[in-house]
Amino acid sequence: MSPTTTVTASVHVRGLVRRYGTRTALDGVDLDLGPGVTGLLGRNGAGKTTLLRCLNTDLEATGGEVRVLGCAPERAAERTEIRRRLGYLPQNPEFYPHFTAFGLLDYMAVLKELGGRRARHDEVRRGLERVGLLDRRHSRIRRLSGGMRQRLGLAAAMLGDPEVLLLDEPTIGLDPEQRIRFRGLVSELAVRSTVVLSTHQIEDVAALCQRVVCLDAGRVVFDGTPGELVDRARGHVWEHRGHPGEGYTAWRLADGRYRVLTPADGAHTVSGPGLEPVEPTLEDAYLLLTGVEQDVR
Ligand SMILES: Nc1ncnc2c1ncn2[C@@H]1O[C@H](COP(=O)(O)OP(=O)(O)OP(=O)(O)O)[C@@H](O)[C@H]1O
Repeated sequence: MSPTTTVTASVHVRGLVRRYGTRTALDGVDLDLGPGVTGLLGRNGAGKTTLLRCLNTDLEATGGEVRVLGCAPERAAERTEIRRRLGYLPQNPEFYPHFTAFGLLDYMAVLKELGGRRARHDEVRRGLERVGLLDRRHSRIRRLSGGMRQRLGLAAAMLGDPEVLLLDEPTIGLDPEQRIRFRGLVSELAVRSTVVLSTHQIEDVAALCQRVVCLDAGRVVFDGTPGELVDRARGHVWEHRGHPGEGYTAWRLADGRYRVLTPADGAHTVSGPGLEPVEPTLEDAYLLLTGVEQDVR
């Protein structure tokens, strides 16, 4: 089967609109992604999951164009091709509780048509090893902890080293050791594959992503490197001995001082002794971008 559209990016999206009834979840998204890790950020309801589900062929676009690995999800044969070559970890994955860890991955490997029995079993064992679950391969899923189930979901999404890997909140429930292991696995895969990581864990984005895409109300409001996002926040982040007053995004730090964000709209000034400009973090920059203005004390 040959792809019908000539596009070089693994993920190519133009003017993507997705509505649920009268609610518009995606409102004209343009995106071109290639190998590497892209962090997808945005508040609750910004449209991140909807975007991933339009890419994984689960949801049809209401308007616009989606191409994954050059294939069009609206054409049945190409849709199947995308599904074979793409890995997806949903938010809160649900598994059949009576399956064993090995049985589940093997079942998913069958659906992905990953080779003959022996090659498939080797791949399943490799998957379990990757996420530190090889010694639990015979455990029923209902007996695994929440974090272990999440790791099993990751192993399932990464089966066969997919060319496009979509991860929706992948590090929820992982302990620090597993989170580091996860970052290593994803970076390794991203040398050749296109990975999209939707998350609220800004530290994962800072540690892993070469690129950040920020959605707000279904639109892309930032697309660049984490460094470029941080640069935007320079001169807008402070520490102050007291709370600066109503209308600022400010929160109390462990030492009793306040971290204060002043949006670039010129309407906010911070004054008084004890005020210090500080280096912005990616989290500061993200909060400034999404325009949070409520008191978060
Ligand atoms: N099945 C659905 N039916 C109706 N509206 C939906 C449905 N799924 C999502 N929405 C709406 O679409 C918008 C985008 O939701 P989406 O789940 O894509 O956001 P998100 O950025 O992934 O949020 P979160 O960070 O909370 O997971 C929201 O307004 C949501 O209420």
